[in-house]
Amino acid sequence: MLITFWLIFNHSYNEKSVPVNIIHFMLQFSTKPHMQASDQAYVDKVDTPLWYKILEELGDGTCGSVFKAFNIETYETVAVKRMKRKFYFWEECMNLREVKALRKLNHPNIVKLKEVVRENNELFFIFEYMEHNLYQIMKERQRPFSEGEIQSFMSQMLQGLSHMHRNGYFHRDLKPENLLVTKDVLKIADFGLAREVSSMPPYTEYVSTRWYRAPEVLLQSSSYTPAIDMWAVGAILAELFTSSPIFPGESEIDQLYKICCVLGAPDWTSFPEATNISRLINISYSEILPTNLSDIIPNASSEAIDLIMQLCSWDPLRRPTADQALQHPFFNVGMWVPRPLLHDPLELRLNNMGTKPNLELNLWDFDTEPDDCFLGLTLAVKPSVSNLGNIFVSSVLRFYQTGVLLLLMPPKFSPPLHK
Ligand SMILES: Nc1ncnc2c1ncn2[C@@H]1O[C@H](COP(=O)(O)OP(=O)(O)OP(=O)(O)O)[C@@H](O)[C@H]1O
Repeated sequence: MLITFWLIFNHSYNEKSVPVNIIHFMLQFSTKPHMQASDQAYVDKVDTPLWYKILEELGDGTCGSVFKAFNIETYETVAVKRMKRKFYFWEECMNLREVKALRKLNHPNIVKLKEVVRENNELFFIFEYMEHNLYQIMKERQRPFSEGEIQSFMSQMLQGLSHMHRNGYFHRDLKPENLLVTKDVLKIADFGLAREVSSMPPYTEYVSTRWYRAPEVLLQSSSYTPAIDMWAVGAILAELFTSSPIFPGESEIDQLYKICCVLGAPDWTSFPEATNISRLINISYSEILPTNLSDIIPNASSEAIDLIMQLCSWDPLRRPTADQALQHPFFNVGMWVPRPLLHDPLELRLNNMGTKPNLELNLWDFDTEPDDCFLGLTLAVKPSVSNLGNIFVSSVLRFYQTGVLLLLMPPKFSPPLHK
């Protein structure tokens, strides 16, 4: 069942690379719903050695580095994700959330995992290659997306998400970098934090990149739902119009504050658990009034504004599901002549360059499950405070300047380690 597989892994991208002998398994997505490492029936033998040539680094994330590569036999271009932690047993690999989720999820708007390879205790995922991610596209564009382009991206994202939720998974880390695009086709990627809906709470606090993190996660609710993905969809929809994040919090508490500045003070009865959270005790949101979203996003139709408002509801139960969102009148808007943006999008982009939040891992964020991709990481990944000072020039963010938030933070609460 094992085959010999060659990966030319050239760290410096020169021509003197030495082939590395790799053991690999071909995943069979369509035939059986559940593949077990011990179940040999799900593992295919391939007699011809395969060769991959690594071309360039595409991204360096928390869990792994991603490289563009091509199969020198078939000339197929692929993306190879090399995981940062070591994997000493094949069973560990098969239990990874990313593998478990992607094996089940076969959909045109979800990136395809082609193979999983383990060699010298290193783990490689071979994905179909996608040319861009949405963050790069927004950063490089000279003008905002048209409403038609945004409808297309949104519709594809929601179809992928609907498939995922129907199959019992939620993503938990939706953000523009995890939405990959080739020739107007959008696919959802990075299932490292994906979670089975049926899995039992309590879930860990650490979920998703801060700017796209739902309030119930920020408020440390112990049982959240696929609605956290719908919040992220709302934040991404707003960002597609402005090319600038709508809730660019500098810390968790600032994240809540920025959400309050747009949505107004929350109805705390939606989050009874929040009243018990020590770090909210000294914060008064009562004077924060909601902002008219059309003022922040003048180039969006009223239907788009309505959909953003619904998706970014404080109360998770009020957010539409992916299927419901697909039925929203936003997708029937024809030619929409937008009001001009208050600021030049190029200016917004320049002011936001390099301000993407790092993934924020705290010691107490580590899950109890051994398959968490970040188990092997240490405190070294704790991010520095991002340079968000400049961001306030944008039309989105000027609303945050009138702070009524009392940042009388108690000393940081340090819960015990899970492990
Ligand atoms: N299939 C692919 N094709 C092209 N580029 C990809 C592909 N998969 C990932 N990338 C690029 O690599 C980057 C990092 O990938 P990924 O998000 O899977 O890694 P990660 O370690 O889980 O990252 P994160 O820290 O965001 O969780 C992506 O933002 C994307 O730009």
